[in-house]
Amino acid sequence: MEVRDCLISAPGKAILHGEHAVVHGKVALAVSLNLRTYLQLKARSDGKVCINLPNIDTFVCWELSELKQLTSFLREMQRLDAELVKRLREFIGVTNGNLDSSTSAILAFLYIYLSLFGSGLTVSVWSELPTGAGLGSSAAYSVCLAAAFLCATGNIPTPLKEWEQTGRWCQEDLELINSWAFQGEKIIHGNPSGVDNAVGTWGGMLRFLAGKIIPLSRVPLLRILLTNTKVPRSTKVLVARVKDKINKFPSIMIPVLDSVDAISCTCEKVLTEMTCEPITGDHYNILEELIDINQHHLNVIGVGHPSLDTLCQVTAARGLHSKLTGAGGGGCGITLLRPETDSTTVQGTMKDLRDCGYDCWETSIGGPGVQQHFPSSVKEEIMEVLNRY
Ligand SMILES: Nc1ncnc2c1ncn2[C@@H]1O[C@H](COP(=O)(O)OP(=O)(O)OP(=O)(O)O)[C@@H](O)[C@H]1O
Ligand SMILES: C[C@@](O)(CCO)CC(=O)[O-]
Ligand SMILES: [Mg+2]
Repeated sequence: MEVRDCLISAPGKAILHGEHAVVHGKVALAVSLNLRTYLQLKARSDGKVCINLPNIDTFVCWELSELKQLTSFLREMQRLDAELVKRLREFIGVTNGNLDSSTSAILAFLYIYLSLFGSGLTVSVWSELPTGAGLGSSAAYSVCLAAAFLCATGNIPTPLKEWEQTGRWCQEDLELINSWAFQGEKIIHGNPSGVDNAVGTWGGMLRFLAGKIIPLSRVPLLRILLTNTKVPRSTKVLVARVKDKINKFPSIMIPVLDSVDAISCTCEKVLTEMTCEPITGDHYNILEELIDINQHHLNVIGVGHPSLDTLCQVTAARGLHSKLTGAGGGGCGITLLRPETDSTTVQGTMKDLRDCGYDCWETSIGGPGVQQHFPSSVKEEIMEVLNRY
């Protein structure tokens, strides 16, 4: 098999509304961020398969011959199920159900690599996203893996043109990338809805409902503050906890999920109105109220955290409205800034949040989905990390 070296990136995401409810068939609104994960794949001919994941301090090399036994098992099994994950776990020597970052990332790599690839390589990944903080780092990682293996093996073409620094794939190729990225998410998350990998693949703002992805082509420019409480959490654990709660109290929890669905739909309607009529304070008042209501719902379904309560209180003291984003339980929150929010308020809020020990920054949203790059189009410091191994 002829293998092409390649350099890929995919964005992280913020969920405006619908996290958790989307796993249970409700609408979510999500948007890509300007923070990206970068992956470099280089073929090698010395019979080794190596991954370097410096964000999570994980560096592993296997002999190609060791991996061959797994390839035949995987081809026999065909689909991703508990038995296959168990076998992959045995191979890497983690049989105790451990869910740590390294184990999840290695399992996702192995599954997609063995399914699509099969020869020697080095894969190095570096992300601008905090890992495990609610900004879709697992999806950006899975999207990069899927695109790199599909592109390096010629399953999808290289979209790079000599006169362009970056290339994007056509709809059909993006669908293939997205479907493999979803498999990676299944390994890392257990029961993902697919919204995160869809944003990592297509970028922009999306409405997501039961696997159906509708890009919102006209959206107003929103100013958003992102705050990372730095409280670690696992999406897999939180998603499983919500499921248990729904099973325990269906008649109480299902109406909450329905209400979140209505929040996402109302938010989408307001955002659409904001693109076709003059934006007024009323639009922002509604967006703020929706944020407050949803944050209460997320607490009800059990994915809040004292650090997120503090975030909401600190921003409320400045007249701003916040909610958690992603799986919750710590991690990140979003704060909506109004057009008239002045820089003194923004700077003051950011200082208050940093004084709580949080990271905080104003972000731009709606960046491009998965891309292939010429190395010269990627920031030098990122290339330096990728080329270090
Ligand atoms: N840059 C990376 N390098 C290697 N593995 C990564 C990287 N980014 C994410 N991962 C994998 O994804 C896991 C984090 O996934 P998780 O779904 O818990 O958080 P998230 O995707 O950041 O947040 P959310 O799903 O709420 O948006 C890490 O523990 C690791 O296994
Ligand atoms: C919590 C969740 O809804 C969003 C995580 O970013 C999980 C999912 O949709 O897969
Ligand atoms: Mg994730």
